[in-house]
Amino acid sequence: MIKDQLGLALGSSRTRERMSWLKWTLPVLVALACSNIGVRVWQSWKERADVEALAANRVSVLATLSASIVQSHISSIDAAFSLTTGAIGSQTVSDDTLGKITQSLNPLLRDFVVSVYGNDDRLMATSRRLQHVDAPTIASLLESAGKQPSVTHVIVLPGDGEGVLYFAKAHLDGAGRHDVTTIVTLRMTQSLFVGMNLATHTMAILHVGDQVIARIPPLPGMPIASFVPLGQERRHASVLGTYYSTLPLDGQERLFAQRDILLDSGRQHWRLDVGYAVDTYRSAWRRGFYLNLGAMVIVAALLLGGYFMLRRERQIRSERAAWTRITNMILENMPMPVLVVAAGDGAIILANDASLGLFGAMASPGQPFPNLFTVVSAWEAIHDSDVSETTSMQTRNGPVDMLMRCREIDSPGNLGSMLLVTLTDISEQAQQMRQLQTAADLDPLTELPNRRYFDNAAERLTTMAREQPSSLAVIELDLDHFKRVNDSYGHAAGDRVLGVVAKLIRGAAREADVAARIGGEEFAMLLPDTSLEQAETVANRLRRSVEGTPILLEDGTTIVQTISMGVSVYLSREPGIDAALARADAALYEAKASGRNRVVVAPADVASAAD
Ligand SMILES: Nc1nc2c(ncn2[C@@H]2O[C@H](COP(=O)(O)OP(=O)(O)OP(=O)(O)O)[C@@H](O)[C@H]2O)c(=O)[nH]1
Repeated sequence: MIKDQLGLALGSSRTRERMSWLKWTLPVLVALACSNIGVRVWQSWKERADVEALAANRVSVLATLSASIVQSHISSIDAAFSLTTGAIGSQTVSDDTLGKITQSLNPLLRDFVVSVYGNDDRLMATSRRLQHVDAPTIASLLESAGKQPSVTHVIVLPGDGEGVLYFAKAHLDGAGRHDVTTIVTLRMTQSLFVGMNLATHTMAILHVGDQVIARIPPLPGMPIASFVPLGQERRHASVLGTYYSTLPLDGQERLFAQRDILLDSGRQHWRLDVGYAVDTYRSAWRRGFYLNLGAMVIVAALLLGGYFMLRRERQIRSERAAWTRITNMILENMPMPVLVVAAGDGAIILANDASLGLFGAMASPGQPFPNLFTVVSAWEAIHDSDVSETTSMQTRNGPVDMLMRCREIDSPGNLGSMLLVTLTDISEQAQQMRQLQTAADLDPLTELPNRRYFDNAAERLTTMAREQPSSLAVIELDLDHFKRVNDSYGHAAGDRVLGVVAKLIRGAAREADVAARIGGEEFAMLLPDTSLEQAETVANRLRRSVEGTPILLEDGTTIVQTISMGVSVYLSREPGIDAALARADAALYEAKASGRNRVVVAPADVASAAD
């Protein structure tokens, strides 16, 4: 029951709804995000393969184009040999003829010289007379050509930044004997690349065997005629004839495509490797991949965070639910009524079983708590602070004295200030207290209030007279010659006389008046809102009443008792009743002295009595 009330008050069902919504949607979100991540990783990987394949295709095409350019230059050299062979056959070899041959061939191949040497190694004709001729190389070539006349002999030598290429081919006369040798000199091997258009970061290496003939860019670390630095550790790329290799020269990985260049009518071949740095085409893909990866990591982190937060919240909720169950059980089993009340409008927020048992439906949530008080306004005095008050409350069995403890508590959400109210039924104790109070304040012989009660009442009435302001009269009464009654008829008879006179005094007092026995045979009266004259009248009426009431004793004797009285009035400037009592006492003394059975009014400044 308490649980339901709490749910109503705190809106926990709404929280539950939200939680169950999250419980189902979060796994769906996780599944969606995971599949998204998977697809994106797969896409990225596939993209990488596509990028590699595209690059391999491009380098392959570039290599083919480049090879065809180099091949066309080599064809010019082949053509130079065959034209020169023709001139030799027709015996028209001269400097002029050879000059024309070189001019007619490839103007792109700069410093292209054709020379013809005789059997005695003597220069017979040349397309251009050179100042410096590398005689040892020429000698070596002529020797090789003489030994193997059927092939073209090639020597590549380093130059000043550029290499020099020598081609030599022997010519056989009609009888098949070696008569002359043609030597073609290409003084700038780099000119074999003329016409190629390579992009930045692209490299081309032309080589024969493991010897560099020409290269782009013209790297100083890779001199002509040196060892080809292409690493042996090659990794095949996706397109046939392409491979990855890292040059030890710069440590950069490149994607190469290799093509064969044919010379000597296809009897020999050179190799052309064209490649470009993988970083140039991979960086864009890598950037995209890392961006994707970063986004995926963030999404995964968010989802993980959400998952752990949800798990933590679930844990907290179950712990809270366990505590709520325990608290509810304690509250429900508490024998004393406990309620939670809104401090603002006093509406009951929740009430335990003991409260409902005691007050019924009046204590149901939503009902006004002040209605449970016997005097509704009592709530006003206590609702806004932590208090512990005794008050009367209207239960199903009528008014009951309760000890009410109020304590302000933290309210969950925006429910405003709340009070925890615990009630203890103290009707029994209150009854006992009242009885004790009555016994302590009452004179057992006359059943009039005693001196203690008189003093308390005097304090209350003087305060009231001072604050309102109003007139408060005082009468002091004393039985005349009472000692004689005791002496003549005994103490019991004296007691009886005291009882009868007390009854007459009580009869003379109004409801608001206080009449008390303040000594042995002394009485006093306090008369609120009473002037001195009115009090004198009351006193005289009482005096006559006592005098006119014969008292029958146990032995059948009848006696007449008289009383003397002193009358005064309380002055508002006085702190208490003592001065007024002293004046009444003095007046009483005067009444006794002047013959008894009379009323004497104290000579007080009556006009100032109520000031
Ligand atoms: N029977 C009885 N006598 C009491 C009680 N209290 C006081 N007395 C008596 O009251 C008498 C008071 O006597 P006094 O003070 O001499 O006064 P009085 O005889 O009344 O004389 P005046 O007051 O001068 O008229 C004493 O004899 C007390 O014993 C009481 O409770 N019962």
